[in-house]
Amino acid sequence: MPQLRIALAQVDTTVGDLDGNADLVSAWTKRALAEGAHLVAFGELTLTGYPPEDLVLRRSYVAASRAALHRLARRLEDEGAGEIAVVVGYLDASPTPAPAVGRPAGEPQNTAAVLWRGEVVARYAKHHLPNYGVFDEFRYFVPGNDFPVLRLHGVDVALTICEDLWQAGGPVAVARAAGVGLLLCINGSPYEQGKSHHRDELCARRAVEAGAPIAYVNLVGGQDELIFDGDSLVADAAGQVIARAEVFTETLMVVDLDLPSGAEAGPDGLVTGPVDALDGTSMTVTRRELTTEPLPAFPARPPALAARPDPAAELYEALVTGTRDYVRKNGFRSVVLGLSGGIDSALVATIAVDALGAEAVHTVAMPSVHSSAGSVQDAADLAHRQGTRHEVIAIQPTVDAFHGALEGTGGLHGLAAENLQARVRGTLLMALSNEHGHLVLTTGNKSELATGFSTLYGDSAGGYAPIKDVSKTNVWALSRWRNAEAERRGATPPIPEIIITKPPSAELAPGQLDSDRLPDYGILDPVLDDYVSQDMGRAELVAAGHDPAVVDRVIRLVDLAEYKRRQNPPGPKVTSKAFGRDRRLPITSRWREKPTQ
Ligand SMILES: Nc1ncnc2c1ncn2[C@@H]1O[C@H](COP(=O)(O)OP(=O)(O)OC[C@H]2O[C@@H]([n+]3cccc(C(=O)O)c3)[C@H](O)[C@@H]2O)[C@@H](O)[C@H]1O
Ligand SMILES: Nc1ncnc2c1ncn2[C@@H]1O[C@H](COP(=O)(O)OP(=O)(O)OP(=O)(O)O)[C@@H](O)[C@H]1O
Ligand SMILES: NC(=O)CC[C@H](N)C(=O)O
Repeated sequence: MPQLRIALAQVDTTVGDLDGNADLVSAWTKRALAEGAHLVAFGELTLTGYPPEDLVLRRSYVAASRAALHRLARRLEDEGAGEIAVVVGYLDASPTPAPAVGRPAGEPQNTAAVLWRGEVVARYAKHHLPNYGVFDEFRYFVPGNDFPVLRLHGVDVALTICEDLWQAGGPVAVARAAGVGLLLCINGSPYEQGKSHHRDELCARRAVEAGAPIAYVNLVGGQDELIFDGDSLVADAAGQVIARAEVFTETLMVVDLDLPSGAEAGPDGLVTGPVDALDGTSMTVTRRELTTEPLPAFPARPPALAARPDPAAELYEALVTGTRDYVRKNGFRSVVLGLSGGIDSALVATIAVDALGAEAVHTVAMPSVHSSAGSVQDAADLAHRQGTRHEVIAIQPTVDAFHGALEGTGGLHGLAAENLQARVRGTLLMALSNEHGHLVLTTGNKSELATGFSTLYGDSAGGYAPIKDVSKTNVWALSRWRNAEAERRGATPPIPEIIITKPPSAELAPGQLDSDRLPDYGILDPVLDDYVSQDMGRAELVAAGHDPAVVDRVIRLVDLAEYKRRQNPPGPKVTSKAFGRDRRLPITSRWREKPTQ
C-alpha cells in the first residue's frame, strides 16, 4: 500500500483580499512542503474568502478570482512548490450551461482547483448547494456535475465541497462507484454550538458510504456574523475519526495515510464517464494521472487527535474569535463600550480584552442620577482587574440639557425620559468613536434582542454586538466559566463576583429591575429558544409545557421587536438560529399566533 502524507491547512482568509489569500496559500504550502507533504488542501473559496455574498454576482470578481488562481499556480511552481498538489477553493464561471436549473454557461460556480507543476490540473464545482439558514447558494451558483479523479503517487484522489457531504447521494455515491482511494472535502462550515459532534458523525458516515477515508479541511476565523472554527479532521474508511486539528486556530494538520493504489481500487475497475449519482443526477467521472510512481515507504507519524474544548470554553473562544476578526479585518485597532457595572457589559469587556488586549479596550462608566454607587464601583473594579483604559463621564448635565431643550414641547416623561439616558450614552460613545477611531461594541444579549429590551439609537447603537446570539442565561454561565478558568490558571477572576450575583437592572428609573418588565430569565429563555430557534407556534409552545400567559407575553414582545432587530449591529452567530441572516421575518405583519392554531 502506498503512503501519502497529506496536509490540511486550516487558515483565516479575508473576503475580497485575493492577493492576501494567495499569499496565505503560498506560505502554508511551503510549510506543508517542509513537512514532507505530497498534497495540501485549503478551505472552501479560499482565494475569494467565504462567503463572498453578492460579490459573486459581479463579473469583475469572478474574473479576478480566475486570474488569481492562474497566477497562484505559476507562483507556486516558481517558488519551488510545484511538486506538491495544492487543492484550493476559488470562484469560477461554469464552462457549460446548467439546463437542470435553467442557467446558461458562464454562471458562477463554487469550485475547487488542483494546482500541480504550475498548472490547474483539475476543477471540481460544488454539486450540492446549501440554501437554508445562513446559506443562499441557489442565489449565486450553478451546481457542478463533473467528478475528476486524480492519480497522485498511485492513489486515486477525488474532491468534494462542504454541502456535498451533508446531502445523501451525489459525489459521495460517485466516489464509491469510481473506487477512489481518498476523498478530500474542502469546507466553509460555520461554527454553531454542538456542531462539531455532528460533523464527526457525518464525516464518519460518509467515509463508510464512499468506501474511502475523508480528509475534511475547514476555514478558521470570523467573517461578519459567521465564525469558522476549523475542526478539520480525517475519518478513515471504517468511519473512525483518526485525526483532528485544534479549533479556532490557524494550523497545518499533517496526516500520513495508508491508501489503496488506484489499480487495486473499486470492484468495477476504473469507472469513467456518466455515473448515476443516486440523487436524481448523473456525474461525469474523468481521470488524470499526475504521478503513477508510488512513493518509497517512509516512517509514518502517528496522527494527532486534538482534544475538544468543553462547551463553555468553545463558545467563549468562538465569541473571542468573532470579535477579534471583525475588529481586525475592518481596520480598527481599538474598541469602546459603556461599562455599567452590570453583567452584559462586563462580559463584553472581558471578551474584548481577551480578543484584543487590555490596552485596546476603552471602557466608559456614564452614571446618571439613577445609577447606584455600587455600579460605578463595580465597573471601576472590573476595569482595574483587566487593565482597560477606563473613564467616568457623568451624563446628568447632558440629560438635563436635553430636557431643557424639550421643555417647550411639554417635556419628556416615563419611558421617553428613561430612554433619553441610554441615547445620551450612545451619543457619547459614538463621539468617542469618531474622535479616536474606536469601534463601539454594543452589549445586548439574545434575550434582550428577542424581546426588544433595549433603546433604539441608545444602548443598541454601535458597530459590533459580541453577545447578540448569547441568551442571558448563557451570559451568566460564560461569566462564571471565565472566572473559574482564571482561578484554575491561578489568575485573578476578571469579573467581580458582585456583578455576577446582583439582580439585573437597566438603572434607567429609581429601583428598576429587569424583572419588572420581563419574565424571569430562567422562564423567558426556554420559551425564547422554542419560539425563536425551533419556530414553534403558540399551541406547540403550550404543549411543550410553557405557561400560556408567559407564552402570550413573550410572543407579543418578540413579534413587536422585529423592527428593532433589523437595526441592530452584526455580531457572531453561535446558535443554530441567530437573529439576522438565519431568522428572517417580515417587520410589517398582521400574523398573530392564536390559542387554537
Ligand atoms: N414598526 C416600527 N418600525 C420602525 N420604528 C418603530 C416601529 N415601531 C416603533 N418604532 C420606533 O421605536 C420607538 C420605540 O423604541 P425605543 O425608542 O427603543 O423605546 P421602547 O422600546 O419603547 O423602550 C425601550 C425598552 O427597552 C428597555 N431597556 C432600555 C435600555 C436598556 C435596557 C437593558 O436593560 O438593557 C432595557 C426599557 O426599559 C424599555 O422597556 C418608537 O418611538 C418608534 O420611533
Ligand atoms: N451607567 C452606565 N455607564 C456606562 N454604560 C452604561 C451605563 N448604563 C448602561 N450603560 C450601557 O448600556 C448598556 C445597557 O445597559 P443596561 O444597564 O440598561 O442593561 P443591561 O442590558 O443589563 O446591561 P448591563 O448588564 O451591562 O448593565 C450597558 O451594557 C452599557 O453598555
Ligand atoms: N459551505 C457549506 O456548504 C456549508 C453547509 C454545511 N451544511 C455546513 O454548515 O457545514
